Amino acid sequence: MAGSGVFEEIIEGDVFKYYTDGEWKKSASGKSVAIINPTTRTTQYKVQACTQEEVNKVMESAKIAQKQWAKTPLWKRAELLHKAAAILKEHKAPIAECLVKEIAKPAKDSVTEVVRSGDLISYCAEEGVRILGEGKFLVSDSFPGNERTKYCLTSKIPLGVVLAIPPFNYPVNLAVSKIGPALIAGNSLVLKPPTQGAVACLHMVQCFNLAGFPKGLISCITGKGSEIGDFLTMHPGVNCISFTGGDTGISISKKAGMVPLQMELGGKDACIVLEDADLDLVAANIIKGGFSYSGQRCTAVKVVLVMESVADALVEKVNAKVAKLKVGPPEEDCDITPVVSESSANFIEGLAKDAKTKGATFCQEYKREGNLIWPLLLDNVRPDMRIAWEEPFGPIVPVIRINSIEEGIHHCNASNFGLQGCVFTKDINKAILISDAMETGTVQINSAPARGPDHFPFQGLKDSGIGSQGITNSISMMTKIKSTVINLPTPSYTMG
Ligand SMILES: NC(=O)C1=CN([C@@H]2O[C@H](COP(=O)(O)OP(=O)(O)OC[C@H]3O[C@@H](n4cnc5c(N)ncnc54)[C@H](OP(=O)(O)O)[C@@H]3O)[C@@H](O)[C@H]2O)C=CC1
Ligand SMILES: O=C(O)[C@H](O)COP(=O)(O)O
Repeated sequence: MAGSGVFEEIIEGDVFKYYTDGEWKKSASGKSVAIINPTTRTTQYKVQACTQEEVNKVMESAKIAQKQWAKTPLWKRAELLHKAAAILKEHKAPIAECLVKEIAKPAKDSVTEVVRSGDLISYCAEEGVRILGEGKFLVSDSFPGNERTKYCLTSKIPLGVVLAIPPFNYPVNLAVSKIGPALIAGNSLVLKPPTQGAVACLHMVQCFNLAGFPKGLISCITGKGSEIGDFLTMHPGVNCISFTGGDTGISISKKAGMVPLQMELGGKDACIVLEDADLDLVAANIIKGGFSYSGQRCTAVKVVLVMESVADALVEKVNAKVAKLKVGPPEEDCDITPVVSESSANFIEGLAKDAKTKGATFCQEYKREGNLIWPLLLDNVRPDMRIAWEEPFGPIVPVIRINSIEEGIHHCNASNFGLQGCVFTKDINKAILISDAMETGTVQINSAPARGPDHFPFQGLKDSGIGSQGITNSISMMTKIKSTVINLPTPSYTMG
């Protein structure tokens, strides 16, 4: 159960503590932030509202701890990460329980998120040992005008203190996708979890604590992003920011100082369906891609662009599958569960109403109870409707009928987002041409968009992000190149 057993020390009374200097503490603010259960719409948990003073102290400790950590042998860092991964997986049940209660993630998917996160941490340890154990050796005579008098040795060094800010929808997985790479590369890490999902994150941090990482190396500061976010992201002690979330990321990138940024932001992933596509496969992928976790995935299918000649048949197949989706509470492992907050549900409803007014075809009756919105396929959506462009982050999938491939590509590229997209066709040559033409970080051929497996590169173009994630890319992003040049008095050439 959450907050019990090995997690007992992370809570006092009914408020979860924050983590700093290897200890669980209460904030001097004396204030807490409520976490609302999306299903019951009542307070489920409370976390500390940390102060600026406490942020300052965390940054100081992180800086000191990092200096020692950078001198810890790579194999030892990897060993500790493997240990944390094992502890996390061992305690998957209470952590998954938090995900169910805080973000209404279906029970089975919640367990999957925790297990996937443990695997991600272990993979970081293994990949780090491989890529950080290697450097480069360059010689000067390959550049015009130079003799072989300079030997250059390069290696990857840590950046310092990494600030990690994940979003609510994968709070554990998107936190460890930053923590794992940062730590294996020799950085310290300050985590600011999303408010909805904070308690799952605190449990995950306790797993790192139990693994025995040095004091101050990992900290977890809780509080509302709108209250402490700016102070954290503009803090002079931060040497790198890894953020996943919505438009907040755009404003952070404007305010942050001269530090490397990794930004994984929103998306409007298009699904282009050609006339020769296997429509059963497409329908299955629209269901999985558009409705899993009630559409609250950055990689969800957020607009279907289907050739008019096959549109009726596709819509019929998707509707048949929508009818089978189980709607209800996450505890019962329903397919469609309440969306994260009332304001999110209101936003989704606004998009549906706008589409209704402008003449979209509602394939199902619009239905909402509290934060629970029934799955909805909107046919005959046109570009003047908000749903054609905006990210609902809810269980609503718009269908736009197109008359040419070019029309589909044009709609996809006219978006200010460019995260992922997908194309369905049996003609691989056409698929490649379309993939090349789509202005998105990734294109999936004959499958719905997805971030995983977690070692794949993952990046967004335009407003969808800066830089690339995925384990290898994140490790590289959280390091700098350092060179040492050996200058010889006379040229020297290695003989066999
Ligand atoms: N491209 C990708 O990889 C992914 C993108 N997303 C995107 O995330 C969005 C949904 O997630 P959501 O959590 O609502 O996103 P938000 O942008 O609202 O929040 C993300 C994180 O930022 C924090 N935050 C809020 N304000 C500030 C601030 N001023 N400074 C620093 N941090 C702040 C939040 O904390 P708090 O909760 O306390 O407000 C939270 O931890 C969608 O747009 C989705 O597409 C989601 C997953 C993956
Ligand atoms: O926020 C998201 O949507 C996740 O990063 C998606 O991960 P997945 O596509 O591998 O489920």
